[in-house]
Amino acid sequence: MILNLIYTIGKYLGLFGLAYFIYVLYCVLVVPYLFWRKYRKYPNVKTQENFAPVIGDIVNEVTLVKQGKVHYEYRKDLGKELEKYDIRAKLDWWNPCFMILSNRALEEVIQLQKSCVDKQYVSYGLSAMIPHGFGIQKTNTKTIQRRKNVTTWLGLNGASKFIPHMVECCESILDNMEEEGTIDLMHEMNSLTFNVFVKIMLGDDINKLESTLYPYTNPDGKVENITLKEMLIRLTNAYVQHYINPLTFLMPFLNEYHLVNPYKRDYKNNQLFKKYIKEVVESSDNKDSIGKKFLNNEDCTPEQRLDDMIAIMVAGTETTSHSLVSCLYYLDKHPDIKEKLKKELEKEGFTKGEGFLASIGVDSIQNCTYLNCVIKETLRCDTVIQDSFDYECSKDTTICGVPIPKGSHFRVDLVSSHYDDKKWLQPKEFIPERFDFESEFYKKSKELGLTGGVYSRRSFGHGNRACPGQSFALLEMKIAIAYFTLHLEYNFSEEDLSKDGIGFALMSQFNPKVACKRK
Ligand code: HEM
Repeated sequence: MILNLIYTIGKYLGLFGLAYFIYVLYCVLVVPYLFWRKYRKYPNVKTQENFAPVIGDIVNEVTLVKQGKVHYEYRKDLGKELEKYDIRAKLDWWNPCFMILSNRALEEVIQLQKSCVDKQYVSYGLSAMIPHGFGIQKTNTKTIQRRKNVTTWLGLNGASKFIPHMVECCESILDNMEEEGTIDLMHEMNSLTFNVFVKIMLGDDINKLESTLYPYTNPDGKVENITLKEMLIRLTNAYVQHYINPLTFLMPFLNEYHLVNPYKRDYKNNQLFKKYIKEVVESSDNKDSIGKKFLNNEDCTPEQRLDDMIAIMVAGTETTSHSLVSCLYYLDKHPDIKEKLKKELEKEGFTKGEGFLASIGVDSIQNCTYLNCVIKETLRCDTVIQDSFDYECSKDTTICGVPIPKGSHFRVDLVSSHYDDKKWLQPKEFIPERFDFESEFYKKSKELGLTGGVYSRRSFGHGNRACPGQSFALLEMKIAIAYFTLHLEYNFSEEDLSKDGIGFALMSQFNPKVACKRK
């Protein structure tokens, strides 16, 4: 009797295992193969030359991430082929995904946003950190309202009132540094952008955050007491790593229900981080703080309120800090550009030391054409977010004549168009003058019809879900770069400067140690 029962259970378990195995094979081999075979016939669709079962493009990408080449050289090379290709049909591991390449295809997607293209909810990567945030939900009156609230409360389109905060945070980075020494620049810039945000959200309560430590479980299982700032940095990095973990795609439920590490651990850390942030905002004496506005927002549920606030911290801090490191890197790699920038700042009346804040205003910042060009060129060459969020179509459609079935998953490639040599002159070179209408380089580019165009610059995305923090981020970058150019002597190592293809986008694991001396 018992033996019979064991046999029956074993039989069903075996059958279930076999069915699951066949299902997995179907998902990882048959679906991707049919996808590849179907789309390779379209002349305007770029596919891999040979079908690479299972591994898709990921192995190549992971290898390049490890080398610090987060823009994957093949994306830059794709820039040469954009006249030919509108779309790339690729595999995220084994999941079919369309990448929107050409400007023509992007324009069509933006049109389709009115009828059938919207965000796709995905439960991995940074989205898993903020599952209720408006940024990953479909566009409707509620999400639009929540997006508007964020823009209004943070004054994202008129962020000049935060200039004093921004300057103060730059000063404190320098004050906490030794007169001369080696620093982890990525870490310092992360601190800077985090502090700017917290200062804006919580006012002077920022000081409490600096001194209080909270428990965080590291990948080795050891619990360490760290600041909330440090926690956000580690959590963002941990969630970015989910993109390149095969389990994320092979067994999504492990991630969705946080069943095994790293998902289990990251989920626990994330929940605690949110709890601590909520406690800090709630206990704040500042009744009018922007953080309180988020937490008292009547337009959404308690989870949504908290996630919207955390989402802004995630979206607005590491993006800007990585771009700052990039910019400082390019300036150090090109001393002539650094010098030209310094001269412009001095000419526009920016002074060192205590007078810096007094010398800086919206007008003086706007007058710094070259500073603006340097930042635009940084964002073109080293695009901090390489792909847009995930989108999907709710009905069968076509993009540039290519059939896109209902439910298809796609993203906009934000890098390749920056290297399109039919739109930019010498796209692989860092040349800020390409954005300066008065420069010889711009004039030459114009003669050749190579001055880019609105869709050839994609760092902040396009369409109705483009980045709402663009003006804020650009202002913050201008102030920080102006400040550090005048106040800090810094040098990346010769080895780092001579490496080709290095980038500091969000996936980057490259944390250069930089020799610094206060001026
Ligand atoms: C250099 C800095 C930044 C870059 C390069 C950047 C880039 C981007 C990109 C590419 C997207 C996705 C667009 C798409 O899917 O089509 C995005 C979305 C978003 N960004 Fe930024 N961003 C930056 C800074 C900021 C800042 C400072 C904030 C907030 C203050 C912010 C808030 C957001 C939000 C809320 C979204 C989601 C928008 C929505 O879903 O409607 N970003 N950003």
